[in-house]
Amino acid sequence: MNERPVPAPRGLYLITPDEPDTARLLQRVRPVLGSATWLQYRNKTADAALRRVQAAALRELCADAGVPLIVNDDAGLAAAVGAAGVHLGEDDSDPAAARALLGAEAIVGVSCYDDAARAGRAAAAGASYVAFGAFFPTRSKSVTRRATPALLRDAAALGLPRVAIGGITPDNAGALVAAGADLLAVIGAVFDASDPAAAARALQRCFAPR
Ligand SMILES: Cc1ncc(COP(=O)(O)OP(=O)(O)O)c(N)n1
Ligand SMILES: Cc1nc(C(=O)O)sc1CCOP(=O)(O)O
Ligand SMILES: [Mg+2]
Repeated sequence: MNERPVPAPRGLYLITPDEPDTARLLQRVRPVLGSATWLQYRNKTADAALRRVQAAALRELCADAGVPLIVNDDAGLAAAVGAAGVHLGEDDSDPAAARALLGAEAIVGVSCYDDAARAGRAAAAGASYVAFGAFFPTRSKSVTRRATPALLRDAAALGLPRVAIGGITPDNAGALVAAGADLLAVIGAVFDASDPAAAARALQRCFAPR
């Protein structure tokens, strides 16, 4: 037998900005994809038809780059475009139902906000990773809950990858990685940067090889 353990994902988990123009979306993602461990397609302003077109286009881009694509909110859309997985929050569908739809190998991520008990329930329901946030003020979403590095430390006991999100920049990311974040989920610090590729590289560099 020649079985090696699959390495836990680690690095930059890029999330797309709300971009109505699909060509422009691809133009913005292409130069930063090489620094991403995972890409999440998130568009809170597009209708279902546009989301279908954009998710399919990103699926192709990600396949060429060898980067898993995760669809926000919508397990059906993830299945329709052959994405690697889905990310679900408190207003989205049940992780166990998404797992049943997408299969045992799919990535099913769950938002846990500032709530360690919710992370425990997500793990029991078959989540592939747990996400905590918001760690810092963010302009990308209206948030009411503030996560702390202690949540990341304590969630190590779940044995799942831990994702940190919310206002993360190359300057504040170090404390989160030190507290055990496996993935840094980021929108603005990359896509609103004057040099998005340099910002993405700087975030990926926060993960020194272990
Ligand atoms: C990696 C990651 N973490 C958290 C979220 C937020 O999910 P949710 O609370 O469902 O909010 P919306 O993103 O749907 O506005 C996320 N998308 N990704
Ligand atoms: C989509 C999202 N979810 C959050 C949470 O706390 O659950 S914070 C957030 C926005 C992340 O964008 P940025 O990197 O620009 O701050
Ligand atoms: Mg959601």
